[in-house]
Amino acid sequence: MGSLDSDTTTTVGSFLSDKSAKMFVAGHRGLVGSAIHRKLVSLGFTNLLLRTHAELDLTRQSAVESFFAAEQPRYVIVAAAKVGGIHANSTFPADFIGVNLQIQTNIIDAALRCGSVRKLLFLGSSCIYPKLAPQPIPESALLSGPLEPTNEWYAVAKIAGIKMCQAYRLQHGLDAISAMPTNLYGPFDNFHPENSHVLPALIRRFHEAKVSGAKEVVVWGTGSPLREFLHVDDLADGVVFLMDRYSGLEHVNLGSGKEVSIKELAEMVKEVVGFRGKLVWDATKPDGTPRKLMDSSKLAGMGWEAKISLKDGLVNTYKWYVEHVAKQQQQ
Ligand SMILES: NC(=O)C1=CN([C@@H]2O[C@H](COP(=O)(O)OP(=O)(O)OC[C@H]3O[C@@H](n4cnc5c(N)ncnc54)[C@H](OP(=O)(O)O)[C@@H]3O)[C@@H](O)[C@H]2O)C=CC1
Ligand SMILES: C[C@H]1O[C@H](OP(=O)(O)OP(=O)(O)OC[C@H]2O[C@@H](n3cnc4c(=O)[nH]c(N)nc43)[C@H](O)[C@@H]2O)[C@@H](O)[C@@H](O)C1=O
Repeated sequence: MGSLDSDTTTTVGSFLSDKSAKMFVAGHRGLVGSAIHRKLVSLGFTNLLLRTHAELDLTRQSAVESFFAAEQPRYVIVAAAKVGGIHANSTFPADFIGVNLQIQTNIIDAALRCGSVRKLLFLGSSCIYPKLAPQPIPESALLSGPLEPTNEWYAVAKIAGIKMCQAYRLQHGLDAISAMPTNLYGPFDNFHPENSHVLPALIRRFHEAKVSGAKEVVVWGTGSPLREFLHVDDLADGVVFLMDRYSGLEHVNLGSGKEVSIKELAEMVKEVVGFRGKLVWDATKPDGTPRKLMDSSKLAGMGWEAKISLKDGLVNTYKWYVEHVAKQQQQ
């Protein structure tokens, strides 16, 4: 039986020199998967294995098994999942637990069975930690207290993913690692008015209010919760870093180390978008967990840190939204 400290180092340092190896990036059209795809292409990886949801439904076990058996990938990054903000998590609990358990279980198990996978990275989320975890939240806070009720279904699925990677490493020697990103944002985010996360939701709401000349914008909750945001290009950089540098049983936090209140975030988005009206708080909407700052010192100790400031990331994401989402909606 291994311990959480018993890191193996068999594959460390070989990923970045293996650029022609076949690599499956599951969910490559999403926020995270598309950023990882861009990063891998920019680094010169030449043999990326990509399937849209329509081409391969990852909830279908036999389809996933056949795909892995036929394609024999050497590396796997699991960025496909059912994802959404606080409202979507509370409204669709069955999807958030069921779809996520199916996708991750099918992929991790097929990765073992096909026999070709040298390394797999599973993406969890900071919501795996207890609602009232110590701040900043260390990796060791996992399973130390009750979860935040608005996303417990999703969190339980993600915790199962971490445990499955650990179990497959311990029993079968599969080099499966887990990264726990903080709240992410950037190009190719989901800008749905209700089901998205706060940052893309506010970009859209402020932009539409600016264009329509509205006097006010409604923001959910009290504005007091604190959140840590990481630009998805930083996340992709961190994922590649872990694929190359880390091989261990314990999951690794991946954050920016900087937090803002939702009120501060709303003021920043308002300024970046150029909306001149006022903010109105809808306190009937849930705040969710009060604070969620991760302790990313384990990753920092390996030599990685985030580079993109929230201000720069917001400017970049708003520009992308205007060019790719708002313009399409006008046509
Ligand atoms: N966004 C965030 O703030 C955070 C995200 N994460 C994690 O990062 C990972 C990626 O999230 P993110 O990029 O934001 O999510 P997105 O919703 O942007 O992307 C998810 C991708 O998975 C695909 N997918 C979903 N279901 C299936 C399926 N059954 N078969 C095949 N493909 C499927 C989606 O395709 P389609 O749209 O066609 O269904 C989409 O391309 C997740 O594990 C998430 O938990 C962690 C922390 C924060
Ligand atoms: C990444 C993470 O994301 C989720 O957890 P969350 O951090 O609570 O995410 P959120 O972005 O939806 O909200 C953050 C805060 O912002 C407030 N808020 C204001 N106005 C809007 C608004 O318009 N939309 C949304 N969504 N939130 C708003 C909202 O009330 C809350 O206080 C989970 O899916 C979880 O599973 C997970 O992994």
